[in-house]
Amino acid sequence: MSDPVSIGLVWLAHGEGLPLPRQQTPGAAGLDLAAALGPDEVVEIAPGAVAMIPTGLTIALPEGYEAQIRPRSGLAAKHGVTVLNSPGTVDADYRGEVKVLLINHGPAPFVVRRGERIAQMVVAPVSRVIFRERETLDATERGTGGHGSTGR
Ligand SMILES: O=c1ccn([C@H]2C[C@H](O)[C@@H](COP(=O)(O)OP(=O)(O)OP(=O)(O)O)O2)c(=O)[nH]1
Ligand SMILES: [Mg+2]
Repeated sequence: MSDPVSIGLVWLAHGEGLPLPRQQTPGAAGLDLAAALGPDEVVEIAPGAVAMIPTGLTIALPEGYEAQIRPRSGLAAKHGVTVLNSPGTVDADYRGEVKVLLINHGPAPFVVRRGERIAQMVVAPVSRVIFRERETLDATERGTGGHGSTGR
């Protein structure tokens, strides 16, 4: 297995005491993120509503990496709760708090309390990109076909 990507992390005060995010099994891609709400704080997300949930985490990704904030399938399957902007993008130069934007597509209010694992983070390499304008593009078999052009 390749060497782990080492990421600096500083807890904000309201995150202290929460478990360090980690890949729970040797093959896991995601690191679960827990809600850094106050000990007695309850966030109720009504059906159709959105809530920005703090994680108490600030991180410094190495240059050339991003972190994606993705839904947990269990929350989606059981409660219809997912990440609105999935996959959220945490830039390598971002030093603010990592936050999770949840939306409740389910029929019942969804309650979040401190420590609940609400999403997962996947760290991935990023390509540096420069667009070069030109007169024409090289020809391909597909050409301009898309949006279902290979069906039927
Ligand atoms: O789910 C998310 C998505 C983003 N961010 C943070 C990290 C990211 O680096 C920053 C900006 O995110 P993004 O580029 O998606 O938002 P924007 O609306 O384009 O804001 P900005 O103009 O600050 O880039 O917000 C989160 O904490 N959680
Ligand atoms: Mg942006």
